[in-house]
Amino acid sequence: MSADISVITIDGPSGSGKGTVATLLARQLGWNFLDSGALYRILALAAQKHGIALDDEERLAVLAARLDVRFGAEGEGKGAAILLEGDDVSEAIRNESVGAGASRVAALPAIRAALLQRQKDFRQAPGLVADGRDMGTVVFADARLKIFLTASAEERARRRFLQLKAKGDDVNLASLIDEIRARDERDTQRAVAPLKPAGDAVLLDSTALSIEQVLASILSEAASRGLA
Ligand SMILES: Nc1ncnc2c1ncn2[C@@H]1O[C@H](COP(=O)(O)OP(=O)(O)O)[C@@H](O)[C@H]1O
Ligand SMILES: Nc1ccn([C@H]2C[C@H](O)[C@@H](COP(=O)(O)OP(=O)(O)O)O2)c(=O)n1
Repeated sequence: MSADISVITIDGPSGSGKGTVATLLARQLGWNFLDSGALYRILALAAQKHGIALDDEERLAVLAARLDVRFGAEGEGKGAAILLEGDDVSEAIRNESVGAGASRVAALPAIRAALLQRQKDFRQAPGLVADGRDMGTVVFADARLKIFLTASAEERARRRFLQLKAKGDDVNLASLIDEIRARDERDTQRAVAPLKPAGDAVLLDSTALSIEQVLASILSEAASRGLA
């Protein structure tokens, strides 16, 4: 039964390092990985492609239910390729405007409902590491270990700035801070599955920690629960 398969959830705001540490943790444990934010990002991109407005809940829900998305195998030193209707959108979904669109569609209850089972299906042996906003509160509320990863808004924007600049994007630190704050506000204030720590989550502030320190701290929590 899938409920017997252990899950570790990592929730938190944009730029706190969830995706990076969840990928490393899954690799280290040999477990599966769910990047739930990618699903909302892909939906925002698909809506753009099909000319659907980001507040048209009815049409977006149909699109979400039929979304043709596949996660390929991890490449050498790269994350898994993400295919939307057969096209590789791994890079295209990572810009800030798609992130903002994802945050808008994610606020719509019908969209969250349409994507729920797709996320639960990632729970496969030997285990799952899932990152997002509501992994520990809603989707995998029975997870064995729940981490809520934060960092100051300035540090998160600085990390995003460096990440996007390295990719060759034309970015501005001041506007990234504004965008991160706007996304925090929308993600924490929405009515359905808002970003918040689960009651039994371990809170981890990564502002002054390296990726290695964050990973070590999560591995030690996992070990104390017999998961690593
Ligand atoms: N503890 C950390 N210290 C410094 N940079 C970090 C840390 N954690 C993540 N990063 C970097 O910050 C950027 C955003 O991390 P990411 O994992 O995409 O965050 P999230 O998934 O929470 O939005 C990446 O370039 C990543 O390498
Ligand atoms: N489980 C999730 C994951 C993401 N979302 C929404 C809210 C987020 O602002 C967007 C994009 O999420 P994503 O994790 O890809 O964004 P960051 O990498 O943290 O910037 O999707 C969500 O509502 N629930």
